[in-house]
Amino acid sequence: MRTAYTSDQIRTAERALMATVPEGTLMRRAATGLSVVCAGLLPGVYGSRVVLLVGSGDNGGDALYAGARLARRGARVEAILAGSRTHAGGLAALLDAGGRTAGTDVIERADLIVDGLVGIGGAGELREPYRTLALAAGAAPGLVVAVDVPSGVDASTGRVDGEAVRAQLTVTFGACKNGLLVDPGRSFCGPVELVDIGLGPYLPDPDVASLTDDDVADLLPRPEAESDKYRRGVLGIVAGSDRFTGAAVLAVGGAIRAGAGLVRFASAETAVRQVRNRWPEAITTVLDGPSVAEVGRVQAWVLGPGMGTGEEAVALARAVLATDVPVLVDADGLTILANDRSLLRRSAPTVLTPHAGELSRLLDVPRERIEAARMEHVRRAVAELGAIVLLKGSTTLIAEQDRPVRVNTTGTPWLATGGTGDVLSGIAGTLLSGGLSGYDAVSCAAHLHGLAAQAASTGISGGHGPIAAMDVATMLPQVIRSL
Ligand SMILES: NC(=O)C1=CN([C@@H]2O[C@H](COP(=O)(O)OP(=O)(O)OC[C@H]3O[C@@H](n4cnc5c(N)ncnc54)[C@H](O)[C@@H]3O)[C@@H](O)[C@H]2O)[C@@H](O)CC1
Ligand SMILES: Nc1ncnc2c1ncn2[C@@H]1O[C@H](COP(=O)(O)OP(=O)(O)O)[C@@H](O)[C@H]1O
Ligand SMILES: [K+]
Repeated sequence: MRTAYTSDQIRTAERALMATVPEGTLMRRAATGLSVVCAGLLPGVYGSRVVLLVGSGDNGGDALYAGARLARRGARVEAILAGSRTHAGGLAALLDAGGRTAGTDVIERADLIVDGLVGIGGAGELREPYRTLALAAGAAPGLVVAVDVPSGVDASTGRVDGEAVRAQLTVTFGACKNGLLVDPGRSFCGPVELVDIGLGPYLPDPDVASLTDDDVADLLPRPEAESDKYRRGVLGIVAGSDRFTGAAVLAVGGAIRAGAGLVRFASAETAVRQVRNRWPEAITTVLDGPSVAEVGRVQAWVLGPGMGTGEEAVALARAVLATDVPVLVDADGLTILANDRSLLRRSAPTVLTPHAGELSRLLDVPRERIEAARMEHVRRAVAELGAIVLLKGSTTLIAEQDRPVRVNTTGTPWLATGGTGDVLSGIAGTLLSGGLSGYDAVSCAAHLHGLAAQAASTGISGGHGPIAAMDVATMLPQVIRSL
């Protein structure tokens, strides 16, 4: 499990650690680690041009001490002092090591730009002159390394108001910060290198976590010698309609390829015919009214993809939600819930898998605000809707009351294509029917879905290329085998 923390959590841990070591120790550790990473990025340290963007806080101090170490190894280090104050010890060390201060024109000629404008102390939009320096660093040809956090990214949430430094690498200290994992912040970081400063024993329970391949392998339900299809878990899927059949075929495909014991599919006749043609493994029922009693026993339901939002669909959704097993609601099912939140009052767990547009309707908040502040809104959704929520998109977040928000780290932007969400709902349904909690089921499903998409997108050449939603389902067995 990888973990991440808010700025406040990091500060509290730092204070506790600081009380046990001589003053200046942590910054020395941070700056040493930073300078080693920077040196590794340069073809040779001696003679290379390094520019430090130095803000008024300790983040600037880190940059200055690291710059001093590079200067001692022969780099030509120039510091742009952007703050109203400057870390005195750091500046003295730099000057002592042969570095100097300079004007903004040096950014253009730098081999390496070190962003020490703001770290976890940053709040709100970058003010001038930081904003202009952030833009200049992005436009310059040199490599940009962010110190602790790219300046302009909110370390606790990943929020970016206005401009932020676009780094090719972020060197973070002590522990990962939430904002390095969650978009839009994550997209400013490049790869993240963690420098150990001894914070580990002082860290609290994480605010954010992400599953690794090993975590998912441990959680996945697998058949045993005594297993049979019923004991492994039967998934019911209510999806598709006379008008929409593709979503149903994809959801059933995701479920079967993820290893369902049995899928019972129920829908209008046209959708049933399509599913039967494509997936003879599923047991199908043509529904002639808003009841799922005749479908048979299931351990969990997937409700919604392509089912429509008309009166009949609403009545059917009501029937599924009235059952006492976990229900995962996606797509049209979410629109139905947004129109009648009372449907969420049920005894068994409910799992919602909206994208930002669907969550916007559920919470009545504009989509852009959700995309700019995903953490805040996924938590709000859990609190207001009383469900487990997976928020899809460039960063997929999974939240449940009183648990760390999980960030999915697999996937590819090529997933942004029609139908991949339907496949995800099927995978998650299978894991839910196999006995995982809603939180684990959707976390593992997102992880597998992303790995399958990466595998489908990479193909023979190692580059990345387009995928169709069904390709994701097709790759699942190989991905599960490889875990
Ligand atoms: N506390 C510790 O023990 C350690 C801290 N370290 C470093 O210290 C950093 C935190 O230092 P600070 O607490 O001094 O905070 P920062 O250096 O991150 O930022 C604080 C300064 O930036 C200004 N500022 C905040 N938001 C701004 C904005 N939007 N536009 C312009 N200026 C803005 C503030 O007025 C303040 O002067 C960490 O990110 C890390 O780099 C490391 O040296 C490791 C040890
Ligand atoms: N930019 C992106 N990067 C990575 N994954 C993405 C991106 N955009 C969308 N996705 C993923 O693609 C899937 C799309 O699902 P969804 O929006 O429900 O589409 P559909 O309704 O067509 O199935 C989700 O798993 C989502 O997380
Ligand atoms: K920074």
